[in-house]
Amino acid sequence: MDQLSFFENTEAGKPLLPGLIDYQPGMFSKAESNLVLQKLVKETPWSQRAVLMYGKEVLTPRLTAWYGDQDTDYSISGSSSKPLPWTEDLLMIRKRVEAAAGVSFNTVLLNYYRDGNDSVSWHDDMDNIPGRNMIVGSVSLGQVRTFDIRKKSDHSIKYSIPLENGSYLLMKGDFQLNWQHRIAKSTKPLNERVNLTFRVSNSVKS
Ligand SMILES: O=C(O)CCC(=O)C(=O)O
Ligand SMILES: [Fe+2]
Repeated sequence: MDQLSFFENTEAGKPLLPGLIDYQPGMFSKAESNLVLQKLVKETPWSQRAVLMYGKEVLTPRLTAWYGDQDTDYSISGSSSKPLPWTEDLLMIRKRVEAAAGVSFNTVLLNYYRDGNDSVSWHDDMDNIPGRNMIVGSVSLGQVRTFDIRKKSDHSIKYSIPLENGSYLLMKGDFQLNWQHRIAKSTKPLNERVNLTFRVSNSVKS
């Protein structure tokens, strides 16, 4: 396994943000990653969400799908939706992410970046449990995209991690409280990528 790539972007050999981020390339082999990527792209009921920005409705520049236990509920910008039921592939990925993270996840958000025009702008993942230490396990398949992070209190403090095909990234501790992240657009022609973020969501009693 090539751990070097994680450190190349950071100051001489120091792990980036210890206690806040773990990164592990090659959690999934190239063959496995490519196969699952193709299946997810083809079989997922992708949708393009509309969000309000400065009072105007705009489409998010990527496709998404939300899966999870049937008693969970995910709210985005005030509107909540029921997750799709787990698939065999997603359960297989979840098992490996849970073993590495040491926690159980009940939901996963899939993001499909079709090319370099697709992106997610600066945000944190505290959308459903504000103020709590959130733990988010992220798996990347396909095209390497750059995961930028910046400190909320000082935007000049920032780092970039290239998220490789088959890699695993864990965001933990106070990361969501104090840092933002994004996947920026690229002017270079890029291939497709699917990212899966496993989360612990509130259970709802219906
Ligand atoms: O695509 C990624 O690596 C990040 C996705 C993300 O930040 C999110 O879904 O909240
Ligand atoms: Fe995020």
